[in-house]
Amino acid sequence: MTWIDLPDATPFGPDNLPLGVFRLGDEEPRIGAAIGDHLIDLAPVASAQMLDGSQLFNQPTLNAFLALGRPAWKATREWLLDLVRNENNRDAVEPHLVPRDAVTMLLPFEVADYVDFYASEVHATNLGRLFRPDSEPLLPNWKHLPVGYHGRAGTVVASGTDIVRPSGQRKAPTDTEPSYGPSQRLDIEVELGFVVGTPSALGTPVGVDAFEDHMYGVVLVNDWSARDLQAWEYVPLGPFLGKSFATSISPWVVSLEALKDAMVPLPQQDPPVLPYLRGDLQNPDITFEVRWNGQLVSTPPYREMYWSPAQMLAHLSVNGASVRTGDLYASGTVSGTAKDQRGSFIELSWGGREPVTVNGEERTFLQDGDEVTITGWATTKDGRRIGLGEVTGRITPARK
Ligand SMILES: O=C(O)/C=C/C(=O)CC(=O)CC(=O)O
Ligand SMILES: [Ca+2]
Ligand SMILES: [Mg+2]
Repeated sequence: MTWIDLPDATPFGPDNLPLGVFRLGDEEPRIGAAIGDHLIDLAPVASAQMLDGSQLFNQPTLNAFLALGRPAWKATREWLLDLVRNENNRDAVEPHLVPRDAVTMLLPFEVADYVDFYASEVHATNLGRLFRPDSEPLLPNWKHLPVGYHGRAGTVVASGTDIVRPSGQRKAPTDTEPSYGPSQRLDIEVELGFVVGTPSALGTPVGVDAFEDHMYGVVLVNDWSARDLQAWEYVPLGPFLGKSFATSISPWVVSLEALKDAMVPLPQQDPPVLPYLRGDLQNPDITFEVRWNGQLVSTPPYREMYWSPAQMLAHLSVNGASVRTGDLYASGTVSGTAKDQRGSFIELSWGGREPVTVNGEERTFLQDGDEVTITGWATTKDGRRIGLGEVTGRITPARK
């Protein structure tokens, strides 16, 4: 339902309208809304219509917009929907439709804090088996709270940024001493990232029911992970340098509003969770596709995730920790039960013991020059697709 020509099967139909930050030539970066193969350059369209806050779109990040809160997000979405649906807006909008292949997409928001959860039961069980083969795969806390750790906000990078192979300390169980050098077990993690808009006050938890007041929307995340560094360093405080060197996110932030017809009930939680984690719990019904050097290797399903995004936010603030505009928290690796639904290569290759065939070559972990692209889309109850676009990155050799 739009006067704009759309290619078949575009991720960015007229009811999606995700926001991102683009650079056109040597012009200042500013905010656009994706539609089909184009984006709408929002600042000039808003100025011409004398919308309050048109300066908001003349910004190198979405942060000021994210800080406005849900009533303003909703009003902006109504305005955008009208721009693309109502033919009367053609003259105002058409001159500001920019082909997406003519722009560079930048990091969409300045990342405040970054948290990485661990919300897939299948992934947590698989990693437990691989990292701790002699113990129960799920630790005793796992079904009582969404396990997470604080990551490194400053190394969240835009899709398309090259990933330099990290170096660090490794010590395989068979080694007698640790050594320093380039990671030999460089991996991906397919995740969904949640972008906080409205901040909360220090000392005041954000309850499960207040999720929609704070949460703006989602991005695709690839949480690059050096498994050899991680396995040696993580005890007892958790991942550190094995994951802090880079985390890639997709350029288009899809609003919660656009996903509302794609929410499904959370799978049953057993044992029952503590009262502060209870509520009307839902997951977006998102499917990812993972391409390794162009070849499809996995299709992780989000709907089976054990912990809901509202529970993650409630848990991370239950001690009174405040959230800020631009906070990003990732779901944790999304893995389904089928082998071709695993969201990391350590799982797909079962610790490197069962290589995956990629374009006819046997592969376990990432080699220099490899490129990984994750795409994703939500499916609505009436079968429409709301695309999340893609996040991509290529491995370059370790620094000498
Ligand atoms: O179980 C472990 O020790 C390690 C788990 C992970 O590496 C996963 C992680 O970082 C969180 C996630 O993405 O699910
Ligand atoms: Ca992760
Ligand atoms: Mg990372």
